[in-house]
Amino acid sequence: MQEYLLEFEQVYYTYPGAQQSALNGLTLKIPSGKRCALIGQNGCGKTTLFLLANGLYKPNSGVVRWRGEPLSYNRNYLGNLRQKIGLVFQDPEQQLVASTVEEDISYGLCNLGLPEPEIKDRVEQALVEFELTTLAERPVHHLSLGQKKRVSIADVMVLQPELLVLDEPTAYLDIKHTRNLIATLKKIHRDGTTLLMATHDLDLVYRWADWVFVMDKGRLMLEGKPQDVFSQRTLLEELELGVPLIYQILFDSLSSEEGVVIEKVRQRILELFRNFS
Ligand SMILES: Nc1ncnc2c1ncn2[C@@H]1O[C@H](COP(=O)(O)OP(=O)(O)OP(=O)(O)O)[C@@H](O)[C@H]1O
Repeated sequence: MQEYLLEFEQVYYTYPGAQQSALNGLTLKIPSGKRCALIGQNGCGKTTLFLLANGLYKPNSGVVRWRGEPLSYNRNYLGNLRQKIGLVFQDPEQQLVASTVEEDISYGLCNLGLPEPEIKDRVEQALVEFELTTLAERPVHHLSLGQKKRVSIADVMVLQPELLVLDEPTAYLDIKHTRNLIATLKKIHRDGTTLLMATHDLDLVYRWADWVFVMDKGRLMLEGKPQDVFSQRTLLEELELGVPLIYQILFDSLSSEEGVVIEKVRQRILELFRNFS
């Protein structure tokens, strides 16, 4: 199996008319089969990275590779690529295209030209998975923001991409639907999909991700397992990102004067917390 699904190598991108680069020599590789989280301050380039990931934008310089091959930017290639890389936008309004929920979820499947019974099955499954069955015939513009968000995620998941990229997927969701979404993401990950999620929720990152990327000013600053990334507290404070609450509690309330024993207790609590949630 290819070690990396998607790779950015020395990628620069500046929006037309902008003074500064949004991506500034970004080198970042998404390992196949992982649940990756992308964190960084507002404006550090996360959404821009996503728009380059499925070829909506083209780098000014540098290269983006899918399964080791540089992206092409012709219509056929991009159409194909966008079936493999599913992108869920931060703002659901950008994503919804059809009049009813059911039609919206079937839209991408119809475009793929799949047989009618398969479309029906997949749509029904998605309606159940995202608790949208009772809303199936509702016009999308009559939905709440959280409901629209769930439809926009269902729209992409129904296409069964190899890499699912989610920009702030829990924004607008209440606790119940956030939990349901995380359970669904765990399930589709178990079924073989690689995930990349941008989020500002560091507690979620600690519990959910198995690989973390930290971006700042259009570049990758740090990457690794959540335990290793969040133990770099000084750097994360310098970047004004902070650390998950469990780290704050353990490191601020337990002094390390007792040395080895306290450190062992900390590590055990961190491990339990991650496995528990
Ligand atoms: N259409 C645009 N035209 C000009 N500049 C843009 C445009 N979109 C984004 N930018 C700029 O590019 C930089 C990166 O923005 P981007 O949206 O990628 O950040 P982000 O990390 O996703 O932020 P957030 O966490 O707020 O969603 C920012 O400085 C932003 O102001």
